[in-house]
Amino acid sequence: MGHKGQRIPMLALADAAEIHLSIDGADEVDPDLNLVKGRGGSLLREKMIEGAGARFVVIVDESKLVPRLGCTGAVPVEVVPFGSVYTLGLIRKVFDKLPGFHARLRTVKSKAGDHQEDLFLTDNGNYIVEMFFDDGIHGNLRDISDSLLRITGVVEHGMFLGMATKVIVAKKDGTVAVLSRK
Ligand SMILES: O=C(CO)[C@H](O)[C@H](O)COP(=O)(O)O
Repeated sequence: MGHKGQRIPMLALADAAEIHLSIDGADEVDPDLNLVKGRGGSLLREKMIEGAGARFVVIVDESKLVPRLGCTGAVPVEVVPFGSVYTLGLIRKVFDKLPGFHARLRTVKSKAGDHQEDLFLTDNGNYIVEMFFDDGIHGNLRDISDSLLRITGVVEHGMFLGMATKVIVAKKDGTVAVLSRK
């Protein structure tokens, strides 16, 4: 099977003997090329595929470059629906001394209308907790990642740490910069 006639084979992850290169966008890129991804809700599958590849190249415009992750919007965390409000409480505890932090379950406008909201469902049938930081995430990202992943109801989070090999940045002046991980 091809992709829109471009002769790009579509394979299941298990059928790809090797993934040489993954290419994707990102919501935020910090100076160490750590990323926030998943504001579209697909962070788990993206992290599985991009983590399986030998090289991961990110293409963004310069509005995505940030001094710290979490500066421009939500940092998503995928959680299982069972006990999700309890899991939300445990996620809040990870940041409970951080002023300006808040977290909530992502909702979308209900198809039923009447200004109702439904919980957003990921492509794996899970929910998304959105974490917001007044001034981005200060502190050790690896430690924060470990604390989140130790919570049993958490499936994965949208911080992609040390995964991007290169970031290609399209600038407003029409030039392109290529950033490499140090
Ligand atoms: O991480 C992502 C989805 O999980 C996207 O790559 C990210 O949202 C970038 O989207 P856009 O290029 O449309 O701003």
